[in-house]
Amino acid sequence: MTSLLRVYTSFHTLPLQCLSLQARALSIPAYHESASRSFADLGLSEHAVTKLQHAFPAVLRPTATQTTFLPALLGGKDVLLSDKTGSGKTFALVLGLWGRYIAQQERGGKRPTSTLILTPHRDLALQCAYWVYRLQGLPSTDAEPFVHLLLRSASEPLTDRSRLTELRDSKSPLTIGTPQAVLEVLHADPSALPLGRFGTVVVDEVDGMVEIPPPPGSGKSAKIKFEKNWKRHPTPTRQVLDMMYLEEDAPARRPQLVMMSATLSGHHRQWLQSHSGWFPNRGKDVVGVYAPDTTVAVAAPDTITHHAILVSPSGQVANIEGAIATRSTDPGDQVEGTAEEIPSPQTAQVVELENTEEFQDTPSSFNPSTLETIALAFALDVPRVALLVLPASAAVRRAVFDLRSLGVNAHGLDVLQTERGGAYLERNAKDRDAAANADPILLVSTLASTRGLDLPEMTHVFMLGIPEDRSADTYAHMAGRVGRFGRTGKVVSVIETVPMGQSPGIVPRKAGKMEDLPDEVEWLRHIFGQLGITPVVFEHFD
Ligand SMILES: Nc1ncnc2c1ncn2[C@@H]1O[C@H](COP(=O)(O)OP(=O)(O)OP(=O)(O)O)[C@@H](O)[C@H]1O
Repeated sequence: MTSLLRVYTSFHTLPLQCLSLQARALSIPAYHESASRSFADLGLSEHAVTKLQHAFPAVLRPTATQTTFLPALLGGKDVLLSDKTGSGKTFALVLGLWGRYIAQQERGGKRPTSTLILTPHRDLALQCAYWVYRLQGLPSTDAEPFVHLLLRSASEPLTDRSRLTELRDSKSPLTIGTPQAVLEVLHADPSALPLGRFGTVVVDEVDGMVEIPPPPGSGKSAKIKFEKNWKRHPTPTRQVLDMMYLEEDAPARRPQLVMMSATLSGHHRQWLQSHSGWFPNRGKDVVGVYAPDTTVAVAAPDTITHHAILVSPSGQVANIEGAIATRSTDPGDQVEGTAEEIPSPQTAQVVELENTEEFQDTPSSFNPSTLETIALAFALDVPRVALLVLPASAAVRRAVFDLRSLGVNAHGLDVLQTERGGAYLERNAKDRDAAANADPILLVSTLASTRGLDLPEMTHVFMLGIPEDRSADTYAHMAGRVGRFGRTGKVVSVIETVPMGQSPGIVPRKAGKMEDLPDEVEWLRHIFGQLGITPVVFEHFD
């Protein structure tokens, strides 16, 4: 199955399209079945493979993506990587960079290549760091020399002299941070983060990080709007990449560039590769590792069941019409094997409980029936950990407060803090019994801070409403927080319906004109249709 994912240059797109058709016709889960090569075959040293097996006993063979991505990464090639959620892209990145470091150390002499990873949010940066800690088999504090985290924090601004000095003196081969944090440092003191230090730059979840022009055939107004925004509001990632690759004082030695995402459209890839200017030679030498059909396969592994619960204005709760009554597997059943001796991550900050007292006397913007429905579904169905994804504009802390008032052990997601998700980055055999007896936890977040996140203990994703951009890709990405690598999971959309005949809302269209929003239930059906999903009855509300 390796052939379904192709290493190719921009000249070889045709065979890939054929292969993509072939994959769909056969309904083959392309990402799981490469598996004839070992990690050692892909360039990891014997020592690195031994450490990998100790830290991640369940990671036995590379996925198809990893089979093509790892040699390209280790060979210093520029890479554009797009494969479905949970195909092991980010893990391969961390493994490859760490493996390269080990190999360079084993060879001795030369200073190891430094890498800068830009992640969309700090929780993903912490997840990458945590994987390194496990690979190294050391507590996080001892591993500090390998990873330098560049994250903003209210208590200790990045621009504090001590933090800038620490960064300037850092010998860590891996710097992971958000583009905002990197930019803040570069503006405050460019000497603290000399860009020439880096031999590799990685942008994870790149389609959410770099704005691109509208596709050919888009209307004139879309183009004008884009151009205005492009000039006025360059995204932090674009600014960093321009400094790194395009500006006059960009480093003389061009760093390897790796960009990856689960949801990279053809147009996005084309623009990044050939028009962004960040790749030399109009991207002709870029190694493209693309899955045959990202969207359709992403959300539909048969280990996940999809549910939609409708909450009426009068507070009545029902399953979406047409949901089938298949009995789903118990999400608590599957346990991924991991090493017994891996130490827990040590969090860098003192755990603070969210202070939500201030909401005591203020009315909530959340519909109480909806939150009660989520609280009930959570109480009845979640064994340990669930995620609630709210619309971007929703107040996470308020939702936490309201859910706690309903008796839910809710916390705003923040994996820097043990009690707010940090403990769930790992699945430590030693802690498993304790976790099984602990009060189940509901981590509350928005889409922006859950992209790419992988919490192995998590079995349920609750989504309040449909994705704001109404896209199947976004739904698939959120759903992909569970059901990874054969684990089971449930995705439960909770939709507030509107009274018959009433529009669910209006949005401004052109000057003075308003446009009815289509019904959210209809949209969800549409998304299910696009992804090939048949919703299943959420049995507690049958
Ligand atoms: N070869 C492998 N075998 C078994 N498990 C693996 C393998 N590679 C990665 N994993 C596990 O799969 C999970 C998902 O990996 P990862 O987050 O890298 O996927 P991803 O493709 O980056 O997903 P997303 O697009 O959602 O960010 C992780 O828990 C990781 O430990």
